[in-house]
Amino acid sequence: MADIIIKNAYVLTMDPDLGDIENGVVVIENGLIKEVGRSTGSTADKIIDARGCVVMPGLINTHCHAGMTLFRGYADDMHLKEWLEDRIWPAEAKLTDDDIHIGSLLACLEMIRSGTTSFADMYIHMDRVAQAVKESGIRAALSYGMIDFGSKEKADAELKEGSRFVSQWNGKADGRITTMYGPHAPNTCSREFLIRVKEQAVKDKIRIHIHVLETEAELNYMKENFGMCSIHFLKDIDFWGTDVLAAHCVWLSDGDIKILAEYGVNISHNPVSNMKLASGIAPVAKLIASGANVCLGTDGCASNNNLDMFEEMKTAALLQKVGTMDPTALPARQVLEMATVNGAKALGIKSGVLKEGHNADMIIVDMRKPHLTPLHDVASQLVYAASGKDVRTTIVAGKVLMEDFMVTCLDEQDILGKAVQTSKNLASRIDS
Ligand SMILES: C[C@H]1O[C@@H](n2cnc3c(N)ncnc32)[C@H](O)[C@@H]1O
Ligand SMILES: [Zn+2]
Repeated sequence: MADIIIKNAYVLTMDPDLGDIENGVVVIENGLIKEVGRSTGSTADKIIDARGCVVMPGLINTHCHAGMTLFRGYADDMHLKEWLEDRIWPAEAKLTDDDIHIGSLLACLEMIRSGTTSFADMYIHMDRVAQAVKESGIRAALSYGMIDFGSKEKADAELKEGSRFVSQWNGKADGRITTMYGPHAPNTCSREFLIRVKEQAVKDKIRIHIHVLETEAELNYMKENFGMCSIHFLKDIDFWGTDVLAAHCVWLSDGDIKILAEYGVNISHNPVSNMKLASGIAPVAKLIASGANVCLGTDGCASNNNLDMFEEMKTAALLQKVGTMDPTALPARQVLEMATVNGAKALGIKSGVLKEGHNADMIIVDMRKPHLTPLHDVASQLVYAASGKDVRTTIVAGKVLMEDFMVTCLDEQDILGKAVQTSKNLASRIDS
């Protein structure tokens, strides 16, 4: 007896062999996908009728700072350097463990509601982010964000905390939590520190999550201080590999693109954040053409200002088209791949595709809406017309976290109330 059978669905498997199944079933057992097809001989405790809906892999947000939901709308319309140094970092210095817990629960709620089933996070007070992930039922690859600013003592302390977090949480919550090392960026971490982090990560067999070439200022800084850009600098210290998730990668030359593809680096494209902070346009079409693994992320809520991966998909497509002045750039199916299959590859998880033996991480999108009618092409509809609000049901590891628009895994009203109170208390602490 299976746990769940979803029937009468348009199944967008994202598997090249299975393709789309117009009137299909998905069978879930023990947290995994047992069967995907046109019909099934199985029976289950729970049957979900997905008539008029699309069942697809849950979206994978590969670059987030979940706790920053508390800073939604707190520092808008600013230059990145002042935004980060004058507003965000001073505010983050006042965050407590409890704040991060509530902020992360709020992020989990928002992600579950908008169809994200996994996310990669880099932040602080990470034990409480992990606790929120554990409680909510979502899947996540978590890293403690490390910055040494060239100080040896700071480097020692940061790496110690990063390692402690990895050893405490990797594989926890029935494997829903994995961990990564999170050196912040090549212009906020020293060369020596980045070398140490890479060595530690290889030794521990743990992936790395880092910001790279988000801004032109970083490019100039690296050239001035090291005589080369971040991509060549990181190549020089043997940092690159399939174990690295590099967020942003906006300021790339054609030579840089070749290096990233050659080393199999995973690149998290964050179009909304890049537009809001006017960081620039990442050469996503060129990266994909070169064979690099490009996935999608929202970045934190202070630079987006939501965690809706549907909005991110549409923006990615539109930005690439206008950036290259080519409307055929980044078509809908390719964007869907970025948000599912490629994201799973970047995090090293068996999700992102509906296929036997993979994690039962999926969403049901209700297409019976005015803005989703008529339905000529499912991929096009999902990327260009749908939004996170159309997600009806969210399932992670075979557990239903939201059903028929009702969040079942967390007390939504309680979290909303606490988030409002937390942000009020925080604002008064920041001002004092
Ligand atoms: C992990 C650290 O990364 C910071 N952070 C959040 N958003 C960005 C961004 N767009 N660029 C660089 N750093 C960022 C967080 O504020 C935290 O300090
Ligand atoms: Zn970021």
